[in-house]
Amino acid sequence: MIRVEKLHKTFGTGTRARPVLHDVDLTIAQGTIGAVVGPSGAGKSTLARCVNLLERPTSGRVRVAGTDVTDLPERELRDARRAIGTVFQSANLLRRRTAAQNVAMPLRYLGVTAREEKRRVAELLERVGLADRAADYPAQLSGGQRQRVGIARALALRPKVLLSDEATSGLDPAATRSVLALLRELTTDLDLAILLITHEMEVVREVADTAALLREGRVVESGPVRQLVADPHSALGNALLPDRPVSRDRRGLGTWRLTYQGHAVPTDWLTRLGADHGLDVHLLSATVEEIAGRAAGRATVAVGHDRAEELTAALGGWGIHAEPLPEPPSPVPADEPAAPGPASETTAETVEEAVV
Ligand SMILES: Nc1ncnc2c1ncn2[C@@H]1O[C@H](COP(=O)(O)OP(=O)(O)OP(=O)(O)O)[C@@H](O)[C@H]1O
Repeated sequence: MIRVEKLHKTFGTGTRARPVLHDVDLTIAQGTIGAVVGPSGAGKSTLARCVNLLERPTSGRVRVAGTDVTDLPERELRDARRAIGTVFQSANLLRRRTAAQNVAMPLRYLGVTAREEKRRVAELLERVGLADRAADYPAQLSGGQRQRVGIARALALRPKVLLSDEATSGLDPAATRSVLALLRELTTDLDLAILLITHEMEVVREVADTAALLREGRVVESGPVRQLVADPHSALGNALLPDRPVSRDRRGLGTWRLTYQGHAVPTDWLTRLGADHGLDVHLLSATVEEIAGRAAGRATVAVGHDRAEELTAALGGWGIHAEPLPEPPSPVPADEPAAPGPASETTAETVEEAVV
């Protein structure tokens, strides 16, 4: 388990003091992946560095795999670091060493026998699907393969916790998917707790169990990804499952934002609204994704004001949450400046920009 409690981190002192993390709480259980997202400069890497003990917190506590590592003396810190594997954006492999030699590096420091080292390296490369590339140098591997070697190296000391700092940034979509699938598999098979730092919402959607949004050094939102996407008011949920309604003249119609998550919702709900309930539904936007093994959806629809009750009753019966959206401002003559829309009509774009 990774447990961060009331973590504060300030760089520098006196007039040069620069507070970067404020009162951060975060828990990632064994066998789960917890993502931390946020805009550039929010403090994500600093948080990761406090967890892998490269930075000392100014105050607060950090527990890793059952050990309170906050105040460990330097010598014990080295042992504690072994329980934490780290994977970076560019894998940081040594160019002049083969894949096998790179994976063997951490074992060298432990002084394991040559035979044991060979056995363990072969096992690790097999684990990440690169048994046949042991003798290749990093330049002979693809970005995704290099990242797999980095993961194998991070696992060499059998850590209980893995930190992944933008490990899939710069990889193409197929390589990203395969690295994420590997992380998912490792989480379950090795019962790891993974702290995943990323600015990519697809990555969170694809693999994370929980997510926390860090903004200016504070966790402003956090929770299970499943719950976040089902919450119509969650900025993180909106960024994970963006819903961008097309702008249409909707006079005479009420506009509704729909949110759902789970098996109970029939995939043909829109057809059924028409066929079974006789509702004339205008679909203004819809996003459906599989999140945590279940369908999650967001949609914006418009129906006649007089049919609002039937709409919400039908949707409610399937477990779809429906919330009315404010009326769009009435059309203004061309020579008058348009009034700004209501504050609550934040678009998915503005939310996503604010999040990542
Ligand atoms: N050693 C340091 N000394 C002083 N300030 C630092 C130090 N390390 C980081 N910072 C500052 O802390 C803030 C957070 O940086 P951090 O790298 O943690 O952000 P981030 O969310 O990971 O950003 P990015 O997504 O761009 O990598 C930044 O303003 C940065 O300048």
